[in-house]
Amino acid sequence: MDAAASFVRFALEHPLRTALLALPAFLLGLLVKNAYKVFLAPHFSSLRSVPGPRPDHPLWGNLQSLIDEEPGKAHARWTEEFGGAVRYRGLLGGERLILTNPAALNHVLTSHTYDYAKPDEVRGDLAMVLGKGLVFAEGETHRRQRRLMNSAFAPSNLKAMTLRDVWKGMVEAGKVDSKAWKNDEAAAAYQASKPESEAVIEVSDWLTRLTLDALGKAGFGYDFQALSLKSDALAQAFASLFSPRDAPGKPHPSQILINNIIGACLHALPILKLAEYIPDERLKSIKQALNTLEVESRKIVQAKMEKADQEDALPKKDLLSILLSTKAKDTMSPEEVRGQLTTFLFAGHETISNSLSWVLWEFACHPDKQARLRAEIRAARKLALQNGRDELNSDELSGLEYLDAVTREILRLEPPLSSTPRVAQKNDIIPLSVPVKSATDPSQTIDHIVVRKGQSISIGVYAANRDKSIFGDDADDFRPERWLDNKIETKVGGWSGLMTFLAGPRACIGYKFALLEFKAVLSVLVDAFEFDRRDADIQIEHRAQVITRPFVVNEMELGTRMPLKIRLAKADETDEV
Ligand code: HEM
Repeated sequence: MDAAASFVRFALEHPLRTALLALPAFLLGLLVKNAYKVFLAPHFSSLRSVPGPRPDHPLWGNLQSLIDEEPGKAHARWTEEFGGAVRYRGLLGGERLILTNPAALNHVLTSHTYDYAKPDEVRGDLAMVLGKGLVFAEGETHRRQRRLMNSAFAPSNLKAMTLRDVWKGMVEAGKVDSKAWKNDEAAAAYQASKPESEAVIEVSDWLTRLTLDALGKAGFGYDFQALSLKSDALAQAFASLFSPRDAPGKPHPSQILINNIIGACLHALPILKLAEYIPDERLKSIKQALNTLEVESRKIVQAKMEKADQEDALPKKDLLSILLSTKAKDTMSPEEVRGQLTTFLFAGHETISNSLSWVLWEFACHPDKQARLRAEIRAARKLALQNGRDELNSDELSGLEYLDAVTREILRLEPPLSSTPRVAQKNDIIPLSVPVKSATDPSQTIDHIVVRKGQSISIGVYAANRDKSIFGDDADDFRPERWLDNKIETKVGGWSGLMTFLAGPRACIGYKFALLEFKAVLSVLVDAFEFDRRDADIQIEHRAQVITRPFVVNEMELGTRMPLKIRLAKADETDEV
């Protein structure tokens, strides 16, 4: 007892020396623990009968495939080979379970939602960036916040029309969008020989501005002025946090391992506050952006609170006003409301803008499908015009069959989140509706999986959306027509039987807004413009940077981009198609 008390006294008096003395013991412990995880644990794992790829390396398992292939592809490949439940290895023997089987997904996402939480590191990092918002809440807090926030925003295509006018101006003026080109010479060469009424525009940047403005207006009654290029401080902080210009690299697994070990040391020895002394420019700019995010979002909430007090009797139009009204104020603190603001912006604007970038890319590759959608939109607009309206309203947009098929197809093919992680909060049994072959006895099949508390799980969004047994051999192709014959039966509970918005109590709360916003913007743009590839041989690669984003092959250093040729669509095309 005396020895313990002396040790504590010594540690308090000499924290630095204690930490340095403890370091070797800590590293040895880490070594023993990981040696057990790599060499022994797999033999006792409750997942040992779940089939999956052989680890490529004793220390980093199957990580190399996950790094080398585009987001979601390795999951899809393994799912095709082994079925709806796959076990693979990560760093130092860590096991992960990929689920795409409908019964398993319904169990984890819908009937046992709160038994499968987001991993602490994801929740911790998100909470640090976003504040106390819905994405990082679990259990009762999540249930309560979600109840308060189940109000729909109304999308408006006003912002889409602003973008249309901006692009029209660029096309008519033959303006050079320098972001669309690798360098000035490439831009000049195109400019010298380009036809009239055509421009090459880097569309993803504009679409991100558009969706930020649209969400700000519909969700928070706030104008970010991103389309008018006046971008306020909050918009800039978001852009630098979530879409930095550098392309995400493909590190060697050993690099990830070293980073993890350093991270573990920094976490385990917070007393040293080592992170503070790391001279890293990127870290510095992240800190600055985080600070701006906090200060600016607090200002918006504060301004709204003052307004809400004055206007409490008036009907509430946007989400922020609703959350700050007297009724909700009782149950949500201003700090929680601030968290919801940043959370919705984070979850909402780049997801939609990326989906729009991908659909324009597919249209550039499939002019026939583009023309078909244009014809449908123009026919509907003619009817609306007869009723005295120039633009389509939400009901009309929802009623357009081909637009709906295009929306489903692009969200199936290009889900912004290719997978999402969960961790079992207790021991459990996950059912499988289609059994998989046992890895320990290939003559047997298994129809359930025993998972232990702490087990990491990946919800295979991309893999489930491209399941060939459901969508056919052309599951990797963009073919909106597959949705028109109504024969798709996925048995998964999410929107359209897809995993794109997930399913159950944690499914995307903004999906209705997302669908309508997507349709509103696409209908305005496809009506006004024809989209084509910048060069006949341009290749676009998918890389994950929070969400899956497009990058131009051989121009990765320029960051996420989708440069497209844009022409004004002929006015009489409806009669031609
Ligand atoms: C194409 C557009 C979108 C897609 C594909 C999408 C997808 C998703 C997915 C997969 C999740 C679940 C993540 C997880 O739990 O691991 C999610 C959650 C969420 N999304 Fe979306 N989203 C989109 C647009 C939006 C929009 C427009 C908003 C806001 C208006 C929004 C707000 C949220 C929020 C707040 C959550 C957290 C919900 C919760 O945990 O209860 N999303 N979204």
